[in-house]
Amino acid sequence: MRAPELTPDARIFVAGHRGLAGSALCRRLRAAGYENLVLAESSEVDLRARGATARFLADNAPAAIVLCAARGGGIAAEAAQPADFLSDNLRIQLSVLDAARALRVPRLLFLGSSRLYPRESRQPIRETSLLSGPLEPANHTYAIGKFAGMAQVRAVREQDGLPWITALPTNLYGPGDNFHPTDSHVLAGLMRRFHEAAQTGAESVAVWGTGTPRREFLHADDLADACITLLSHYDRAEPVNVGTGRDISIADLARMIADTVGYQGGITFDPSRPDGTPRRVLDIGVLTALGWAPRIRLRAGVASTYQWYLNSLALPRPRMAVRGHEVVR
Ligand SMILES: NC(=O)C1=CN([C@@H]2O[C@H](COP(=O)(O)OP(=O)(O)OC[C@H]3O[C@@H](n4cnc5c(N)ncnc54)[C@H](OP(=O)(O)O)[C@@H]3O)[C@@H](O)[C@H]2O)C=CC1
Ligand SMILES: C[C@H]1O[C@H](OP(=O)(O)OP(=O)(O)OC[C@H]2O[C@@H](n3cnc4c(=O)[nH]c(N)nc43)[C@H](O)[C@@H]2O)[C@@H](O)[C@@H](O)C1=O
Repeated sequence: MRAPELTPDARIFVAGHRGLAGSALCRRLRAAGYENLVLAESSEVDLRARGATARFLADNAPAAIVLCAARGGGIAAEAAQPADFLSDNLRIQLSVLDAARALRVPRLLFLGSSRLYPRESRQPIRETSLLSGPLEPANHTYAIGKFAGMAQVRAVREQDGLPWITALPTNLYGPGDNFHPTDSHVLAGLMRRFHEAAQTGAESVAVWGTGTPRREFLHADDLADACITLLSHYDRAEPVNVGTGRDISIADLARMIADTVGYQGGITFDPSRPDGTPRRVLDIGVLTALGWAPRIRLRAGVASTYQWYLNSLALPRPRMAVRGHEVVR
């Protein structure tokens, strides 16, 4: 099957358009000339609700869907609330994918996660490593939910012949991230903590875990470009890695963020907090063969994200754009 072409006037539903990935994708789609975006906040359409989701898709008849909507929140939140994460994400996936299937939506891109790979995968990780070993136990329920979505996309390809595809993004960061102090991913969580420590003159900042795990960090704008590349040029059943191919230790990431925000105090490590997977860096050969490559280097991306964070903090509270602050400020 050749990937069906998306015309500039195609109606593209970006599910989760206000999130880190979804907002970046909307920026990139508009920049590429796709103006006919179908958008709905969770307060307007709760995608866990089958009926409301089916009605919304029937009313809007999208030519393509990118499923960026999900409950996510980093290693601590996913380990603390496994039932909530699994239930919400299974319901979102089933509602959207079942409704899209009923309407035979011609194109769908599901965002899985690099979290699906086994804890002890050979690095860099190839797509063929999926299900080759036990998952990281710290937040494995979240991964199980993602496997269900990936399996449903593949099953629809086989049973209904629809050219639906799956991407497996690595750890993401950038404008629009969730900066909650505990329910966030590492880069945003540390950026907030180091920023606040620099503001208060704190003597030290505790980084979770040992600092030895290694992760790969992809800017959301690069992910968005990858989504457009995949929608335009990819149509196979196998999921595709989206990453940078370069990893960094959590300790070195912490030092990079501290340097960026101007924090000069001490950095300690708290081994009572989970390390999670020891190392996760993706082989991106399948995607780069399609012509995509990551363009935003980590240090530059951290600096631009911090600038966005500062600008957003300066907004008056009602228009606060920094998610995670409205809860605990
Ligand atoms: N962040 C990361 O490091 C990685 C993320 N991914 C995956 O990429 C996708 C996007 O992640 P990310 O952008 O970080 O997520 P965010 O948490 O930044 O955004 C999630 C979005 O999902 C929407 N959403 C959540 N629940 C519902 C619901 N019940 N009904 C409708 N919309 C809902 C939210 O909408 P609203 O704002 O309107 O409430 C929000 O816009 C997810 O599938 C995630 O698993 C994969 C790998 C890494
Ligand atoms: C992206 C993908 O992968 C995610 O898994 P993860 O990469 O393990 O998640 P994480 O970003 O929360 O942690 C990365 C590492 O960082 C360390 N760490 C230090 N200090 C903080 C800290 O302050 N916050 C957090 N969250 N971690 C910290 C933490 O101890 C761990 O070693 C899934 O949650 C899932 O969301 C998913 O899809």
